[in-house]
Amino acid sequence: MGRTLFDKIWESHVITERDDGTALLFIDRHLVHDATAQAFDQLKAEGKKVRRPDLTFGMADHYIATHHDPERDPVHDDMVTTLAENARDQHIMSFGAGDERQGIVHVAGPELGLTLPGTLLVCGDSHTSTHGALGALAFGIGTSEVAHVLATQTLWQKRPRSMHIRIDGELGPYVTAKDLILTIISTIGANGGAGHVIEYSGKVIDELSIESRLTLCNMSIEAGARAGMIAPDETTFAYLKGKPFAPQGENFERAVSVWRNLTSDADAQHDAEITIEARAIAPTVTWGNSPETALPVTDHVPTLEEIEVNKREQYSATIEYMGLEPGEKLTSLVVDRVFIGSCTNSRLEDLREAAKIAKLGKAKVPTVVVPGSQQVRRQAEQEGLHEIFLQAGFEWREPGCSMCVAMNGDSVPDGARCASTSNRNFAGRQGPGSRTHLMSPAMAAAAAITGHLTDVRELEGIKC
Ligand SMILES: CC(C)[C@H](C(=O)O)[C@@H](O)C(=O)O
Ligand code: SF4
Repeated sequence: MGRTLFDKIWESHVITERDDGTALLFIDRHLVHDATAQAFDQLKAEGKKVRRPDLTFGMADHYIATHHDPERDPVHDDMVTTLAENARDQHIMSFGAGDERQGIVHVAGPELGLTLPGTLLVCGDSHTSTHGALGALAFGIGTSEVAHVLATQTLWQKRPRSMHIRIDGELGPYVTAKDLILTIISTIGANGGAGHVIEYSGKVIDELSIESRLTLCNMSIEAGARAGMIAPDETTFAYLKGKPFAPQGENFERAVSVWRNLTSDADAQHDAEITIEARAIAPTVTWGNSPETALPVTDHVPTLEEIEVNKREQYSATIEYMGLEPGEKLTSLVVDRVFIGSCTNSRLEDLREAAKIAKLGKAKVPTVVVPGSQQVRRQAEQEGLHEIFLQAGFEWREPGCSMCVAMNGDSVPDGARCASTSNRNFAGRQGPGSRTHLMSPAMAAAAAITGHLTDVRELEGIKC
């Protein structure tokens, strides 16, 4: 029987297996960020050294400042400094404050070529699933696992099952990878991918840019999946060519000839098969405190009767927390803040989409744009995108996780409603009492200039 893409990468990394099927895997790349300090403490406490500093890379993102804030808690800078110190002590290459390669680990990693097809990549961060967009097997691990990988460059894992999601048709105007993944999550549920690695394929995927594929794989974890992945193709190879940490020259051509075999065989069997029709997807927003509460923006806040019976218990708490009226139109929701950023949607393509909309008006509410990396920031500035944002009254910041998780102090005030391009809308995610609605960059920019959730396709001056 044929093998899936996942089978091929998994099997080529197994060092040994226990009787219960748990495997010891070799890790090709280990990315660590500034919220991983405890793992280094654990390593030190055990008197160990990083086993393969050459395969370990540090990135300051969660705690890094995105602007000058006189009230900023110095503890945040300490976290950034601690990563730099741990990296220096352990001889790890690390991209910290002031480094032109710094960025959110899931944005800067791929753009530096640290993520390569066929590799097994881990990071102490749930959104490591992002890197699967380049045909890698990539998943998030916990703190003690980070310490294990630091010490041994290996990891014990139970073999996940495989799920295949085929996306047929094509995406309509202003329907993006973000709308697609939100729709997938609302279709299969926030637990629908549990215990599985999802492989995405189909015409829509073939036509997606790498940036959009990164967005799609990024949120696989919000469907409960262990990882998301896409078989590498010509788009992938073109993206990787010339990246600083990718193979160079003849080695690149040799690598591509190996990478071409990284597809699921025609007769490979997945444990689950799902098909999604892209034509039916509209620009999508979430209304509740789980990404699975995604609906077309043309829809309304569900009434209790419209909620699945097993999810009704949570419903009134969510409605209260989010300050919603059952049945009200989603486009009537007035926003107080807009955040364009995060490892889901802070790449150049995302900023270009947001800028197209920003050109059409002026921000009605405080709007922050946080590029995903220094490289994205530089490219955006070369194209003049920052000027478009500034003219529209949006703030233009330095790269980092920022308001996605509010760990660096950038937060949404208590009770404020935020249109956000990030990936999690949990209660308190963007700050205590914050109310998050997830959406694409163009949709967030549309909310910024109208002051309420808006169907970007209906904005004046838009051609669909
Ligand atoms: C802080 C970090 C460990 C966390 C994660 O694992 O994802 C964060 O990045 C998040 O998005 O919630
Ligand atoms: S941008 Fe948000 S989701 Fe991504 S790694 Fe940072 S905190 Fe996590």
